[in-house]
Amino acid sequence: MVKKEFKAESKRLLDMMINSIYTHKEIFLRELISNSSDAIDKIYYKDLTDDSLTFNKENYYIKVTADKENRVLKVSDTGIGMTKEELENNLGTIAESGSLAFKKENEMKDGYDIIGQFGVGFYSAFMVAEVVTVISKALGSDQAYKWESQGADGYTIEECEKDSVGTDVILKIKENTEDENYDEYLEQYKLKSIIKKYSDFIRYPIKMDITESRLKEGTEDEYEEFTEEKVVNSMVPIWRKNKMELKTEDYENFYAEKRYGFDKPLKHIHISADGLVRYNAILFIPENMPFDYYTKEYEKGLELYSNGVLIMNKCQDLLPDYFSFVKGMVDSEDLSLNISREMLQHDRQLKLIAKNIKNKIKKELENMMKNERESYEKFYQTFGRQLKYGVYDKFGSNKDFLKDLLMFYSSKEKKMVSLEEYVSRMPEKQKYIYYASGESVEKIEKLPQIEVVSEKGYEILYFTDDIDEFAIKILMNYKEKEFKSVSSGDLGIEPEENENKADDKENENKVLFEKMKNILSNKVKDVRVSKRLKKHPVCLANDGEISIEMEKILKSMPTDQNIQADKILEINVNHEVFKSLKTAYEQDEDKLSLYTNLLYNQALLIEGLPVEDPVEFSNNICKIMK
Ligand SMILES: Nc1ncnc2c1ncn2[C@@H]1O[C@H](COP(=O)(O)OP(=O)(O)OP(=O)(O)O)[C@@H](O)[C@H]1O
Repeated sequence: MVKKEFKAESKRLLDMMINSIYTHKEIFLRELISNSSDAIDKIYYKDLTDDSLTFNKENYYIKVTADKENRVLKVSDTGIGMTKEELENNLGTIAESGSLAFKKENEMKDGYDIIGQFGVGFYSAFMVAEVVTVISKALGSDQAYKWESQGADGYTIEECEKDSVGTDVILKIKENTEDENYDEYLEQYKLKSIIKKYSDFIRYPIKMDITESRLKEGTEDEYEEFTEEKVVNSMVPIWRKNKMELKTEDYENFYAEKRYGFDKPLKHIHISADGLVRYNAILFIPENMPFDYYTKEYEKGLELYSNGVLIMNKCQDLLPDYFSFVKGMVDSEDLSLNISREMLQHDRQLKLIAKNIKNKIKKELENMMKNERESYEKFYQTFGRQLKYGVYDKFGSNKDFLKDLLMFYSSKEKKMVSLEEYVSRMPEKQKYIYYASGESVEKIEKLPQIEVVSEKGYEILYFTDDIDEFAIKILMNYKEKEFKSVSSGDLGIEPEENENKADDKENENKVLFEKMKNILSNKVKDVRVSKRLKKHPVCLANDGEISIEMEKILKSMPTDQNIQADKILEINVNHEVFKSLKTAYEQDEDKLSLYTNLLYNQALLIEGLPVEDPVEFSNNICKIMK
């Protein structure tokens, strides 16, 4: 028998293939099974155009058999088979795809299911096998042929016996090495799991002889092993099924089977797009936060299938960061794959799919907010932070897309409300969307700063998340209404007639306030008469972009750049304490200094800021108690 050599360039290619194209050796099985599925598809296609054939689905399958003892793994199919010429052309020349040629010859429309296109997948078998033997009998031929190769060396072809039409690909599995455990490619559980992972949705049954143990009949504790031929793939992917026939339970089972999470999904989204881009997708919004969600380890992404074959476990490009909690899969026939099918070429289609998916998720969330409020609130409690982060991230470039999904706790409704809801019930006189920041709803409710806005009857949004105020600063306004902190210097509230005396009081006490400002040196930008305080003697307000709450957050970060809010000490001139302050100013400078410091530290404490010198503060309290 004459040994034929692979063509020169093929030799190099084969070497490259075996050593570098694929990152996971286990994909050889995906490639062989895909070839078998293509071979059956070809018969199916011929049957559509040739009346002499009848395609009976029962007769078409793929079988994977492992013989541990002899280290042989066999992938057999009842597909179209190969003639001697085809064996030579398709397996003797790397990068020659019989499947691509078949598609062209038969003018098969784009989108038909055949998987192969590059003419390289078959050679991935050499990653795990020392010898690859292919026994094939082509449809309409009486003679079978055996092709055999040990890799870069070349291959032989000879006549052989085979009863039925189809192909057996027989791999002599390599011996284990220090780095690689090849034995596992002969283990039932491993083979089954590789098939499930990559080829679960191949349309034809993939059979295996499965050995299990069972209780021996007539005994209570004796077990026996038995072997049964079983179909190990699911075949029809749920995403190709008609939505009308599927129940919530089916989606929940799929979610659990795919191990997207251990919880139940809060919501599923089933997309069958058939427009500019063709794809099917099943997406899930999990009920619970994945345990590693806010860690570096968490990887966003969707599973990506091409024609039912898994290409990528986590395709990150399909999800924006602000929807990184979404789980699920996408299957499309229109992707440009690279040769290893592990990566995509820079793909316009993929970008279109990603855009489409992003819009669908948003729409679903909006619907949920409107029609299933309880579910949305649950979702928002878990993942709302991510949406707010999305508003803030990338210099606010996604803020308009996300703003309608935001919710905050309302002082009036005592529950979460959307910005749309807030604005729609704003009284005509109200100019701003008011908010108050603090650690918790309870703490905010006690803030003296909220008094005047509340008394005016205006609703206040409570910001209890670190990110809230940062996000809102980027958003700037909603429906042309600006956001305003209840701590900001100018609240934009018209004073009542009898309150119009603040300016007079300011002038009256100008020298006192100037003195207090000097006592506090650089700690405050100004001391003023408060227009907002009712019951409390003092509070801090701020001027400028950085609020006191933001200062606190920035201070707690490792990259603290000592960014400070411009603080203003506001004094309630109608409070009893103010009288004492005035008397001290007139009679005793030391006392004025003592009172000023005490009031300033009180204001800090109310804001949740630490007093600057606790020892001095407690000494000062002792002084007034004496
Ligand atoms: N089981 C099989 N039955 C019939 N023909 C086969 C079988 N396996 C491989 N072939 C033929 O060999 C060719 C080369 O296979 P190979 O897996 O290398 O490439 P491909 O499937 O065409 O493309 P890709 O690299 O994208 O998988 C196929 O196009 C097909 O014509």
